[in-house]
Amino acid sequence: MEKQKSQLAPEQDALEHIVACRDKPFLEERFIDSFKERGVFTHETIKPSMFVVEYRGKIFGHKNTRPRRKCGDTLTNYVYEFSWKGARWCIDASKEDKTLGRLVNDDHINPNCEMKRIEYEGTPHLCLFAVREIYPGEEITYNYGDSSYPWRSKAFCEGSSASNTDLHTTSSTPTNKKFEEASSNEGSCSDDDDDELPDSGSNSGSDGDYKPDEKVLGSDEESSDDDNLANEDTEKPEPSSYSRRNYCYVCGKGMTKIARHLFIHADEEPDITKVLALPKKSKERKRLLNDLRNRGNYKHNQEVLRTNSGDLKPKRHPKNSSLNGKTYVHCLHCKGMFCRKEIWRHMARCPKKNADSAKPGKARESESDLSESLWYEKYPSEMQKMLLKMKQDEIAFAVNNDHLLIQWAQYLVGKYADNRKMHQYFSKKLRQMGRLLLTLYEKSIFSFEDALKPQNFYKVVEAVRHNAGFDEKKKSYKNPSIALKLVQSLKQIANVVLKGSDNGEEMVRSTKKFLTMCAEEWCDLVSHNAHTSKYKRQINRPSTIPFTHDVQAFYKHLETISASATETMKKYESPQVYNALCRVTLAQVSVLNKGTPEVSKVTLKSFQEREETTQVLSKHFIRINIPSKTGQNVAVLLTSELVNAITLLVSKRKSCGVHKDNLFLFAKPDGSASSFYYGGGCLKSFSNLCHAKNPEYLRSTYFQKHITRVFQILNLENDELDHLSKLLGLTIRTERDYYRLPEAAEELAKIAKLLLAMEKGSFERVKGNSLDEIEIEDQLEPDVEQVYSKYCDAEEDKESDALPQQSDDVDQQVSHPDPEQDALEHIKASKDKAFLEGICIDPFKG
Ligand SMILES: C[S@@+](CC[C@H](N)C(=O)[O-])C[C@H]1O[C@@H](n2cnc3c(N)ncnc32)[C@H](O)[C@@H]1O
Repeated sequence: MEKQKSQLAPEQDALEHIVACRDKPFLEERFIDSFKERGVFTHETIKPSMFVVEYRGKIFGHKNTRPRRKCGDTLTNYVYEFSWKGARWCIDASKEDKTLGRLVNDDHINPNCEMKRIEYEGTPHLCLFAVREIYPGEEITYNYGDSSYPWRSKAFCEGSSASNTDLHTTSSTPTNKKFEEASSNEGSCSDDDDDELPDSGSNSGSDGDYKPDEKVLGSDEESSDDDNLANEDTEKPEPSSYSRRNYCYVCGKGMTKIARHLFIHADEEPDITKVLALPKKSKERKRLLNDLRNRGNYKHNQEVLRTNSGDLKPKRHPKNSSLNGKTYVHCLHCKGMFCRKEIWRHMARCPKKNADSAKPGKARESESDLSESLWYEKYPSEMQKMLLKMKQDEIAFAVNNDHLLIQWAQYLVGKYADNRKMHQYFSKKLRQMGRLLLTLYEKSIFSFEDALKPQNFYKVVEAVRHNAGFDEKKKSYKNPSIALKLVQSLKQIANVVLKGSDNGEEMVRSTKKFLTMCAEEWCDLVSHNAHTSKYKRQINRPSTIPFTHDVQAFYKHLETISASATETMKKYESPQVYNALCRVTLAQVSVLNKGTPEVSKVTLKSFQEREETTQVLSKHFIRINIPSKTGQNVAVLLTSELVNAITLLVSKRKSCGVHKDNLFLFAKPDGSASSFYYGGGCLKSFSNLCHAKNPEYLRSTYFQKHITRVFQILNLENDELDHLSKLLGLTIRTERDYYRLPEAAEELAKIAKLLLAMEKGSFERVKGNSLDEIEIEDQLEPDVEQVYSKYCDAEEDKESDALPQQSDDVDQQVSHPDPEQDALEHIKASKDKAFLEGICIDPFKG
């Protein structure tokens, strides 16, 4: 399999590995020594320019933010920063997830790989490609960039070789403490240092009536607040609202020497006692002191925002921007306050976040983030649940911090209180508006309250155009419906302001004016072009169905990926491999079942309780019944290959990280009890890589159209078309959808076989027949042909021991009078073959 792959263009190979979230099976992680800790090694030769491995992790980027200065790639503590398309991005691979890219070490002298950016679905992915031949047993390396990494210095190398004697004695957990410590003297770029505020405070001793014992307080701690005075920022005039003091989380007092002050509370506060117990000048002590300082400042800032009085205390000096609750916001992790424009950059590398991500339970984590949020206590429980389910990223963060968006969400949730299914839709709408808010930040509008002011109307228009991909020259939109949806949401938010009792008179007046401007100008400025773009797109669309050969190419592609993921899964158990096999299997099930939405939600139980007896329907299919939205049974068909893949997945659920209480068959291995993959998303990812002419039509909705159109080529009787339309879920009488009922078995078997015939490319032979006239052998002809051609090849090579067996099989299958008829007779008679018996296979199947 990998041999074939390596013949692909390296970039294509990289893309396939990106999509399948897979590492090359010939790479492995090895422990090197207590300094480098782990590294990645190959046990096969890798040719120059071949794709080697992806540096996989969480990606953060801000498409609209230009890098302030030209800077190269850097890697610090698993966070890789780089430029792409004029903006700064970073991939955070801090999470220990068994992927190999994050474990590749640095070599700036003779690296064997180089890092390249590969674009997939509009996002850059970092991939390593070989720059020379790499031999079996060699370590994979690349140049991390131009920073002065501590391990590159001579002194460090000498130190490390001296200490290599303690090989294997240290923990294998990848901490970089030793380097951080080594680097702290060199002023290296640890996250801590980078994000730490150069605290200022000139009036030393002015607040302390207490002088702690120097033995208790490290000398660096004692002078720490003063040290910051040396920073160049202190020479610049500071905005009047900037407070030099840090605040005590115990008594709330503002102190210029907060570290010294905190020790007053040592007896009452266990956290302070804990800090005191740590060795002076230790990294841990410094880190914990910083946490305590953040905690106090956060508490103080919350109070300032709540009472609207006092000065905020941010982590960095505000330079040009004004310091207030609209322009500054707290980091979800360390609770430090940062300028909104900078927060995403900080959050990507916040050292506290790395520590948090090691804790299990994503939901709990976001719950605690929310509980710190300003409006949390006012949220109704339904609303809390909806916000908690939202992906916790910079968009969610913008949403959670905008009080009008929150009011709007509350209004929507309240209005549709009985309909929880709407929550997913609201969450999507909220995220659309969150994205708009991020664009507005770039235009110095930091809340919807400001956005709805008449003086900002044209900036809002620009932001909407930008988010909907407006092309000024062509006067057309890339996503016209986004433009139309955004205005709807803006109007709804404006109406929420008008209805709200807490919103002041001035706000109501300016919102009314904004709405009037919308009514007068929005159409000319936005909607007209959006409608035109939409219309043009519809008439220019060449076809809305995938070509049959695209369907076939797609099907083959899925088979290849599935075979490779199955092979890898049998050797390595990891969430990544599980993820790849699960997604490709779900994509295959979705193709076979023509995108039936219920497919994604099949439960483990339905699979385990599948009806083995329905195999009699057809040797090709196993049917599982799942309840539909209306409570009826929906049949989901699986081939025996799919059953094998799913059985393998089921057996690896636990070891690959699927939560034990997750009920879904296509559960994600992310430790969540309710997550699952969506078939539509999986189809989309794989379709883009199968070399189809029109991959955009390889989507579930188009599959249905494709099938109905292709079936029209057949001379189906009216009622047969009716059966078919029902099978595809297109009927107007869905309640009586007999295909969803067990009695439909006979037709279901026939139609399913037609679908399979199409996918296997043998559709031509049934063209022009009615359903009654169609006879499909249990072994479809391509199979027979395959066996036959294997037979011929083998004859030529004169080396097949299995030939007589194969040819017998062919004869048997071809000469069988009518297996289909046989099957149908058994269905009608509800009886099993006399020579079959029930044997317990495994604990799942029973
Ligand atoms: C992305 S991680 C690489 C994997 C790491 N060796 C591990 O075991 O987790 C980067 C870290 O590896 C270590 N590292 C990378 N290259 C190194 C080298 N040439 N010598 C020593 N340590 C290195 C440093 O601790 C660095 O911060």
